[in-house]
Amino acid sequence: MQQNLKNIGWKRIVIKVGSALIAPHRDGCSSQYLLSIANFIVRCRASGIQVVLVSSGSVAAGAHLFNNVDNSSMTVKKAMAAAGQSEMMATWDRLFDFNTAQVLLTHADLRNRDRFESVRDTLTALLQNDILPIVNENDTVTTDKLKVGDNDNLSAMVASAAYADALIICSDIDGLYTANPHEDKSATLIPDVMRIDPEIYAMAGGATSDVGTGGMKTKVQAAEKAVSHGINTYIVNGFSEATFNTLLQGGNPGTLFHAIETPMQDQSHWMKHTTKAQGELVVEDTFAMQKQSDDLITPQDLVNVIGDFSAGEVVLLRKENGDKLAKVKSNYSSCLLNFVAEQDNDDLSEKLHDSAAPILSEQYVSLSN
Ligand SMILES: Nc1ncnc2c1ncn2[C@@H]1O[C@H](COP(=O)(O)OP(=O)(O)O)[C@@H](O)[C@H]1O
Ligand SMILES: N[C@@H](CCC(=O)OP(=O)(O)O)C(=O)O
Repeated sequence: MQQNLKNIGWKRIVIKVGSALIAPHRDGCSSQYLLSIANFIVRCRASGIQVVLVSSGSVAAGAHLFNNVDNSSMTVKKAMAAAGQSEMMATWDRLFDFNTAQVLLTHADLRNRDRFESVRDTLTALLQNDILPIVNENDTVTTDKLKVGDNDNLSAMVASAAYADALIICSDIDGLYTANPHEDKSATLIPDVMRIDPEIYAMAGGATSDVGTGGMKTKVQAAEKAVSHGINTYIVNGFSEATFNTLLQGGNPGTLFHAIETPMQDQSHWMKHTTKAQGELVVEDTFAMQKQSDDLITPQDLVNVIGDFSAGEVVLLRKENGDKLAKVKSNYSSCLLNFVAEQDNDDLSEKLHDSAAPILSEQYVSLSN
């Protein structure tokens, strides 16, 4: 049956496929579950819907090549990822008769605005030329400081970079349940989530399989990122062909997190949901942010500087009592700001203002209500 998929209202979608679907037995890649996903992608593209694929599975795919090794070692995992990535790409390639492109990213590529926009441009150019981008984290080169860490959050960052209309997270389970059904047999599926609040997070546990990373918790985090960019987000069971038939008919086969009605502006969204604060600027509990002023804070406001960061990096502005005020780009390094915070000199404020840029750039996103 041929449907007009344009009726679904999607122009561009991101599909994220979990490791359990690619290398279910940690014994190399299997196309067993990928066929129906590939068929879905083919049908979307044939209807004029642009698709970006975020594929996990490099570690799980490469694992069988390593014997008698410590599977928990990060170095071994990075080597598995390097070996498994080419097998994973080759497996997807066999399922398509159009071109694919490998896009490997780390968080460092996304938390810098110029690089984020460069990723956006590359994805757009690939899609305009009918090439299917296949994105994964570049596990082989990441460190704790550089990585996103899970492909759920990565797929949401990619979906916002791509200005997608929908994010479809294909997992090994039907969607978000009231509790992990592997641990609580009375758990029930939640079909619709209109608002992601602490109650939703409390239901979402970690991964319980050998191959998954993050479990439902990182999927809810991803959904929160995506819906605030105006992207409807589905968590669906990728093992079942019926899932994709339902999606093609405009239905919801799992859990649908509904996009918020008034999405955040793109730059503020990026600052809140894609950047990571590289340090903290601490101000007194009585501090009130002058949002309309050129100087969000003055040297006298600064009580403490935490962490090492360079000029131009994003930091968290917070009160001594822990209340978060804003995520904001610092015009100065932590080294210089530590010096500023230690000074007991009112003149410094004026000097800094007259001779250089304010401490914080005008690029910020408020975190206070
Ligand atoms: N509330 C919940 N509802 C559904 N699954 C949950 C829940 N809490 C934890 N999980 C776990 O999350 C797993 C899916 O995440 P994960 O293993 O990371 O898969 P993937 O490889 O698809 O990312 C489920 O198999 C289940 O064990
Ligand atoms: N980047 C890793 C996947 C990380 C990840 O989030 O895995 P999963 O929970 O299966 O989506 C890999 O390719 O093995």
